[in-house]
Amino acid sequence: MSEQNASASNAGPAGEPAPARFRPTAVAAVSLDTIGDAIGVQVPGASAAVSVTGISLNSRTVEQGDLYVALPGASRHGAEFVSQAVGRGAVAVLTDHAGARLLALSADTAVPVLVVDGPRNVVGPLSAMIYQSQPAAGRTPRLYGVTGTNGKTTTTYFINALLSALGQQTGLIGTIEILAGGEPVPSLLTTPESPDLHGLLALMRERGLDAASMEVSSHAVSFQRVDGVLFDVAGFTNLTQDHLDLHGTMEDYFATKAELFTPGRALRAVVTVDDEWGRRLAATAGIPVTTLSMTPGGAPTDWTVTSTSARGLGTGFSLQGPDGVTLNVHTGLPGTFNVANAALATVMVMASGMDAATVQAALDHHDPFTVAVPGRMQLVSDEPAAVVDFAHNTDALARALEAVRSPLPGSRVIVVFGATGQRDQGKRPAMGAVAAKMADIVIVTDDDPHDEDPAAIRADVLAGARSASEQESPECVIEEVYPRDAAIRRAVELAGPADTILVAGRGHEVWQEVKGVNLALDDRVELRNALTARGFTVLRDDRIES
Ligand SMILES: CC(=O)N[C@H]1[C@@H](OP(=O)(O)OP(=O)(O)OC[C@H]2O[C@@H](n3ccc(=O)[nH]c3=O)[C@H](O)[C@@H]2O)O[C@H](CO)[C@@H](O)[C@@H]1O[C@H](C)C(=O)N[C@@H](C)C(=O)N[C@H](CCC(=O)O)C(=O)O
Ligand SMILES: Nc1ncnc2c1ncn2[C@@H]1O[C@H](COP(=O)(O)OP(=O)(O)OP(=O)(O)O)[C@@H](O)[C@H]1O
Repeated sequence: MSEQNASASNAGPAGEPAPARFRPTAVAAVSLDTIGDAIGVQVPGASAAVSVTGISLNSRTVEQGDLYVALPGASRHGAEFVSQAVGRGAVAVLTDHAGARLLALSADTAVPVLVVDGPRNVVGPLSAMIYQSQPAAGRTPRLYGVTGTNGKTTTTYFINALLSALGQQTGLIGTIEILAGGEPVPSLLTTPESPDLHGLLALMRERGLDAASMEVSSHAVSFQRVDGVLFDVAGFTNLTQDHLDLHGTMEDYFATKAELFTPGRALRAVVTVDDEWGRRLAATAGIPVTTLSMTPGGAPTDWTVTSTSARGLGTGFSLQGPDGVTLNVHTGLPGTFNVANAALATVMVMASGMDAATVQAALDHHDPFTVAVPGRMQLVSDEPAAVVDFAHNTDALARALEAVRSPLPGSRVIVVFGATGQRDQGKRPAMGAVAAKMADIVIVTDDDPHDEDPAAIRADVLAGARSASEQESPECVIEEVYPRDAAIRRAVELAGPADTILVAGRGHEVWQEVKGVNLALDDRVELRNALTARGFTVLRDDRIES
């Protein structure tokens, strides 16, 4: 899998993807003078009346009438792209002092240049002002933001499905795709940059959407992508070790996430308090908090999951809330973590002011949490149960294997997976070991080898699997099959109707990167084709549309 960078997974074979256009069709012009006032910069008289009708921090998405924000980057400065931006129609530039120096070195810039100390600090509020994305009067769509290490994508899809079941027109913003009332558009980032985000919210409002659910990554908070955005409800899933390359420590990672739960960013919060970080967040958030727990009998919470019972691969459960309210909820997606995701989605929707009877009716009539979330415990067939999941590290693989284990006697688990090249090598044998301990048949194949030798990666995974099998699970069958489509066909060839096949690691991804070349490969398509070829019945690809 292409670790944390959605752009790679959604890029086509030609490499860097073209950014999508997310803007309202009607934007009232704002004068450069007004923009200068808003950011405390004096605009020279001759430029004061320049009309701005859009904003972009990417020269490749600039349109006629835009303010181009030239930001410093990790490897280059946006000022290097000013001539391209002006060529595409930018009417003014906003940059920092380093950018201004770069521009002074080049030929005269043909448009006015505004200079501030930290342009990232103002780009969010400016985007909100230019696109009027969330005006005080008539602020729609209602916005649900989900953050946390795991479960963001699934929870946003669950919220989307429940709101649709409630008859609302909905939008969605996250790792996989953006739904804004038109055709789904593949995402480049989990959380878009603020000009795109505000443009998108304004577009959703223009198209009359009632509500939208959105993933908020910690990168988004750090890079100020959600500045100037007000969430009606912010939700927290959990916090485990991740992204320490950006944050350095768990404390910093937590503090970044916690920023979302402050006045001016969200009106109210729903916090899952099953880990220490959630409990701290609930205790310190500066906005009203509703708490939620999966563990009855712990410290009192506003909502608690009780009476879980397995229903096929999914789970039915009760959600007990304040004033004696009980909701009966079901998710068809395997795994106790999907109970947590379904509970959080339900409580976030309740927190936005829905009444319990209406929500219960939508749950009963539409079973919204059985929606196919692309590549997240996505069921491709029932008999055998065939599941594609994004689990791409040891812990996630263990949870996924636990989730798909059927209680039926004689039912076997067949897992197909590999490890990514040029990433954490230590996890390869560990993933192999977990698979050998928890599955009956382990088929080791390729993931994204990148520039590494795929055979060497497989050897690392196989070594872990064989060693664990020798010590703890001698009955486990281990095979090495490649390429990946052949491995998936092999799993289907071995499966009987009572077995479960788990294809793990790549989820919704549709390109496999091998030595700089992106090869088309979608686990769901390969699995579906292999099952059909053997005469098994596959499920409909039940995607949600806005
Ligand atoms: C670490 C990080 O987040 N980097 C983001 C940041 O890059 P950067 O500051 O280094 O920018 P740069 O590429 O040096 O370019 C400098 C400036 O020139 C501009 N430019 C550049 C080229 C050009 O042709 N024209 C142009 O205008 C760029 O827009 C930028 O403003 O600004 C860029 C412009 O928006 C982002 O594309 C880039 O995200 C990269 C692609 C990325 O992979 N980000 C990941 C880590 C990320 O944000 N992931 C989280 C999810 C994490 C998770 O939970 O798994 C996410 O929300 O997606
Ligand atoms: N609440 C949860 N707790 C722990 N693991 C989860 C949870 N929900 C999903 N998972 C596991 O994590 C994987 C990623 O889930 P999901 O995409 O919903 O989370 P995410 O926060 O959006 O992660 P990512 O940013 O990696 O996409 C799933 O494939 C599943 O294996």
